[in-house]
Amino acid sequence: MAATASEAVHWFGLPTWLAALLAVTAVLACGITTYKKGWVAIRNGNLNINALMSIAVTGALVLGQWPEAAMVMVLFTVAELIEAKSLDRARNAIQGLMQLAPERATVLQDDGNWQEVEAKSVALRARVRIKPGERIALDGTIVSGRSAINQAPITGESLPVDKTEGDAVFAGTINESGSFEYVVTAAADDSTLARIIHAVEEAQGAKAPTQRFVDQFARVYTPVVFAIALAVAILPPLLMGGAWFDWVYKALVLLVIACPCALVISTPVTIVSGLAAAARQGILIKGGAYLEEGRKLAWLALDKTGTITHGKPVQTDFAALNGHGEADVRSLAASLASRSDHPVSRALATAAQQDGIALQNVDAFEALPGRGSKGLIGGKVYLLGNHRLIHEQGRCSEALEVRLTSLEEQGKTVILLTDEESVHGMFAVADTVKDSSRQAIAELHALGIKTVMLTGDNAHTAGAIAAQVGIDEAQGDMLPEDKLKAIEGKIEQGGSVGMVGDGINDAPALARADIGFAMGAAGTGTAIETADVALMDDDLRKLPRFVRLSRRTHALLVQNIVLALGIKAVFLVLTLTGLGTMWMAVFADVGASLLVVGNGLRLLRVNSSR
Ligand SMILES: Nc1ncnc2c1ncn2[C@@H]1O[C@H](COP(=O)(O)OP(=O)(O)OP(=O)(O)O)[C@@H](O)[C@H]1O
Ligand SMILES: [Zn+2]
Repeated sequence: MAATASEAVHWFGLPTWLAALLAVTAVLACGITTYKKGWVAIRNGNLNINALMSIAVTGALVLGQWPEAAMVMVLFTVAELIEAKSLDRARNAIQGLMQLAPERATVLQDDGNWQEVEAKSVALRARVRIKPGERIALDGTIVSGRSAINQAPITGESLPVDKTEGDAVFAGTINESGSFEYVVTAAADDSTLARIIHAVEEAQGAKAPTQRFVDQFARVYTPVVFAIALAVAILPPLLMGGAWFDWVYKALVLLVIACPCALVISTPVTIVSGLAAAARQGILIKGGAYLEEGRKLAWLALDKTGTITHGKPVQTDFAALNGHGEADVRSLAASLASRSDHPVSRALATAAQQDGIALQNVDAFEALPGRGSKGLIGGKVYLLGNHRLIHEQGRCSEALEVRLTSLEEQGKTVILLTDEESVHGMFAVADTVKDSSRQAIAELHALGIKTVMLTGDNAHTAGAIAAQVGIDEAQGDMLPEDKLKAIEGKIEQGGSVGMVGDGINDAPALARADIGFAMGAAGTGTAIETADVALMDDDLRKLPRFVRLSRRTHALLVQNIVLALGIKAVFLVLTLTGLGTMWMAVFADVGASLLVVGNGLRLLRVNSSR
């Protein structure tokens, strides 16, 4: 207000003292914090934006450029406000998710009544009832009823998922049609949704490489421009007899131009928007660095079981060998298998259960990673495991090898039961490929990213599954350390390498890769914490989406940097040729800031599924 008035007074030729008074009022009214910050910066020998502006405005006042001084300070303050607001807006895009979880839940009380209470006060193991159309307030496991649930707030996938007893439900998701009851498994502030938000907020706080570069650049650039401005103010009048007023004024305009506002704000706004946009699509990126890295991916390594396939194999073939009885072999194998969580073992155990096969007691059970398992049954040692295990035990034969190969070439996984004398039988299980995997691989290839499958399963099966989904390369028979070596090999070839996995046996490889992706993170809390990028469900199409988002983010970053520096360059030329005024310079600065901020926020509107 006072600044505009000062301008008007000047315009109408009213007394200068009035313009001066109004200008000083305006400068003090909005510029006091800028002056404070500027003073602290100068005292620390550090020329930041605030210091530049303080000097420029003071200079203008000293030169008697009252209205200009006032306008510069006012517009600068407005620009700062806009920047703070826009960054908040990008940050809040993720906070909005939290409001998706209702604040109240209908909980079963000790007296057998249902009562609506604060979600925050609900204890673990409490029983909650959900009506059709209601939003779920807390994480839990369904104990009765069934329904279709829209999990878009967590996974970014709005197609409803059918859930029934034993299935996990997440706070913030929407119950569509049925009603059910569930027991609470996490407190309100520890829900999957809360953890996602927390992770995104942490990621937003960490600086991405471009941001660090911009900060460094600004640190060098600002003093350099200051030195130039000083030279412009002093040298021409001293050496060439120029008018002091003109040159000092030019120098002040230069200082305003030097203000790297737009440049400094453009990067965080863009990155923060990108992170929020990803989170809304069920892709949790643990830092701007990974968002920037994604576009460089040259190779993507994928684990087979549970990543490319559904991870729920079923038993397809069985044969007793070496004269052992079928019923005996199945009972022994199922007894070992039912002790393990490995998908292959589970397939055997399930088939045995369906056929009503009795289990026997197993002692000294032991998992043999990458091989199978072992235990004592009736005082005898039995081993249940893959070809590698049988080979290492020296119990393989050529005839057996032929049978194994023929099953494996159909994409089946074979495990064998053996004791210390002979192989008792063989079992084949088959897993199915996810439709989304095939599509995801095709999209990745279209983006120029090569794919390799790394699996603990044998090479024939690996090859067969890889062919089904169109993966470029398949490597089988891998132990965890082999997966790690394979990743290192790809890294040596140059280019960025990503790894997608689910299991513990992938952890070293995931950690070594430039970007470690975890799948189905909604179900396993640790994946959210440990992965570089957590995909909230197990749809591999999130991978090409992530890459596209990363490329868009990068394009916007470059656009913004060029824009911010370009506008400055234009005004630099204008000033040096005597056409630029302080007015223009500060408008250019505010304008450029608005442009880059608007450009960065565009990411929030991106739907990169296309
Ligand atoms: N507990 C087990 N029960 C049965 N078979 C097993 C067990 N552990 C390992 N195997 C056998 O060893 C192979 C390698 O196991 P590993 O756990 O390393 O890989 P995976 O989980 O099958 O595959 P991926 O590496 O694709 O996730 C399996 O394919 C299976 O044949
Ligand atoms: Zn063999």
